[in-house]
Parts: sequence; structure tokens; C-alpha cells
Amino acid sequence: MPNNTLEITTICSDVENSQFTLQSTVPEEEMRVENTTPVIHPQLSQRRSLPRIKILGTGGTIASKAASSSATADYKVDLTIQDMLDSIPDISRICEVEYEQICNVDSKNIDEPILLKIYNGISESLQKFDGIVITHGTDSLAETAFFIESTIDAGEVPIVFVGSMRPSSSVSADGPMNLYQAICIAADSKSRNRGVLVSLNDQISAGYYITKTNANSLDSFNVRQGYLGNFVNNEIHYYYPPVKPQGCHKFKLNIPTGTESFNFPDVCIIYGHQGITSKLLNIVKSEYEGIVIATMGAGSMPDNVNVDCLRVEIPIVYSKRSMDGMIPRANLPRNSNGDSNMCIASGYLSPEKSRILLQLCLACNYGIDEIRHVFRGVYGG
Ligand SMILES: NC(=O)C[C@H](N)C(=O)O
Repeated sequence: MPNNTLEITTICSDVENSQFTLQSTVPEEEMRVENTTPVIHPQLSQRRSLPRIKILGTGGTIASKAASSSATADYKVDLTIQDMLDSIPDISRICEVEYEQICNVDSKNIDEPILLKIYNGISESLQKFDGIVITHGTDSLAETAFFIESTIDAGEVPIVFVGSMRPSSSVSADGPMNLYQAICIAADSKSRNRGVLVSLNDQISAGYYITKTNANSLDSFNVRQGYLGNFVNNEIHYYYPPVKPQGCHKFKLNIPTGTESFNFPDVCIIYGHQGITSKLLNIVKSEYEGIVIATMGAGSMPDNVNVDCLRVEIPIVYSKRSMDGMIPRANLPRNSNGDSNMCIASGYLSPEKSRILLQLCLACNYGIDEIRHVFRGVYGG
């Protein structure tokens, strides 16, 4: 008879509590073979009400139609949330749904006034609902998800972003299944305390880190920090216990009533390439309050551009044009005193997420040391 208590000893002598005891944590009743007919205790089913889910619609391909069933481009965003709900399996036994149409646009048109509406829609729903789903175009979904994770403390409420790659009119449209899964994920108690999630193509990921890596295919989103879970045949499989992104700096926004747009400080992105000069840097440095550079490799810019960056008096975040990897602080340019002046390493953040983080820092009037500290959370700074 195997003993289900196992002892292992770490080989790292410096780790505290170097002896662990691993025990099976599966409760006894779950280890029994499941009866295929679920027995619902009548009193229990009456006492338990269904989770309440708020859906906020913003548009995107998931809410679009093309001219023919084979077309996957040149489509129009015009489906309402009700149209989308009509195309998914019955969810009335899973949750109660309320919805609100924030806007209905391609996500290339999501700007600060719309971002504020999404922010307000989520903030107002947090106290009243058990989960929130946001339908969103995939092109800028990762930016909105990053912004929301950085500015809203969701507590235990799951905030689930979802989109699709094919219009609703297409053969094998992915939107209905993606939306169905997102609603199930938002309604599931296992999704609590995980912050902002992205649900797409059966995969569940952290909105803080996810990136759109393919402009066309269904498997368009990737996350080197790892998927959090999977959705298969109506089952949600999380690989880890509840976790939120480490080092995510939370900004508390104070928004006076009647505000129509965030009006964050302007930050632009410069794309690095062979033969780049300081021409663009010199044009934008007086027009913007911060700059992000999508550098070659892990912070590489031509030596003469680095020299000019060290002279600029606004923060310059060195990020990367490579989809994966990070910018270590050691790769920042330095002057003769070994000082990086206003240059900051983005760590693991992409240029577009670095831009949002820098905007938030500048909106809070953070000085260079505080900005460095914030980027330290993602191992930059
Ligand atoms: N797949 C998509 O949703 C792309 C679309 N252009 C959007 O971001 O709104």
C-alpha cells in the first residue's frame, strides 16, 4: 500500500525550512469515483443564488460582421452585447447577467475618454457583481487590461477581457465560444483573487503580461510568463492557486465627477532600427513629457543616440522591439559618472505597456527615482 505522505528535502542549504512534507490535498470525497448524475441538495440549491456577472461591451471583431462567411477582414463592428449573447449556449443555469454597452468600436479607436468609461464601468460594478467580463477588440486589448490591472484593485472579483479573431459572420467564428468561456470563467469561484484575466482561444492568462503576437491567427495571444489555466469541455482548469502579478504598482486614480477624459501626460514610442539617428528624438523631446524606445535587442541603440538620450531632460524608457525578453538595468547608457540620467529600463514590459506605466507615473508627478522604483517591480528601473 503506497503511503500518500511523502517527505522531500531541498538540496539548497540556504533555504529556510529546508524540509517539506507533501501530502495529498485532495479531499477524500473527491477521490471517490464521481456519480454521473449530480445530486443537488434541495435546501442548498435554494440558499445559493447564482453569481451575478456584468458584461461591458466595447466592440472589436467579436462584435463585427463581414460581407461573406469566408471573409475575415474588412468587417464592420455593429453587434450589440444582446446579439452576442444570443449566439452562445444557455448560461441561465450558470449565472445572472447584466450588460452595458460602453461603446462599439474597433479597439484601434479606444482612446482616453473611452478608457475612462471602461475604468468607471468596472469600478462601479465591483461592489455589485461577482465577476466582470469586458468584450474588446484584440489589437489593443492587452493595453486596456494592463491599464485596468495597474489602476483598479479588484479584490477577489475576476475581471475577464475577451475578444475574437474572426468576425461573427465567418465560418467557425471564435467569438461565441470565447464569450461563453469568459462568462463561465468570471462566474467561477476558482477565478477569484486573480485580478485581470484574458480569456481567448481556450487559454486563461494574466492581462498584465499578455501580448498579441499574431495579427491573424486564432492563437493570437501569447504570454511567456505562462498561461494560468485552460478551458476544456465546460471545465476550467487552473494550473496554479490564485495569483496576481508580482510587482504590479497600483495607482489610485482620483477622478472628479464630470471628468470626460484622463488627459494623461503625452508619451510617445520611437521604434529602433539599423541606422537610426537622433533626428526623431530631437523632434519629439520638446513635444512630449516622456519617451519610450523600442530598442533593438535588450536595450541596444547606436552609441551616438545613447549619448543624446543621456542629455534629454524627460524620462526615456528603454524597452524592446523583440516580443519576449527584458531590458536589464545594466544595459542602460551611462555617462562618465556611471549615471543613467533620465534613462530607465523597462524590464519585462513591452513598449506599449511601458508607455502606459510611464504615463501613470508622470500623472502622479513621480520624480525619476520613483519612476525607477515603479519599473523595478518588473525587474527594470
Ligand atoms: N481581432 C480584433 O478584434 C481586431 C480588431 N481590429 C480590433 O482590435 O478591434
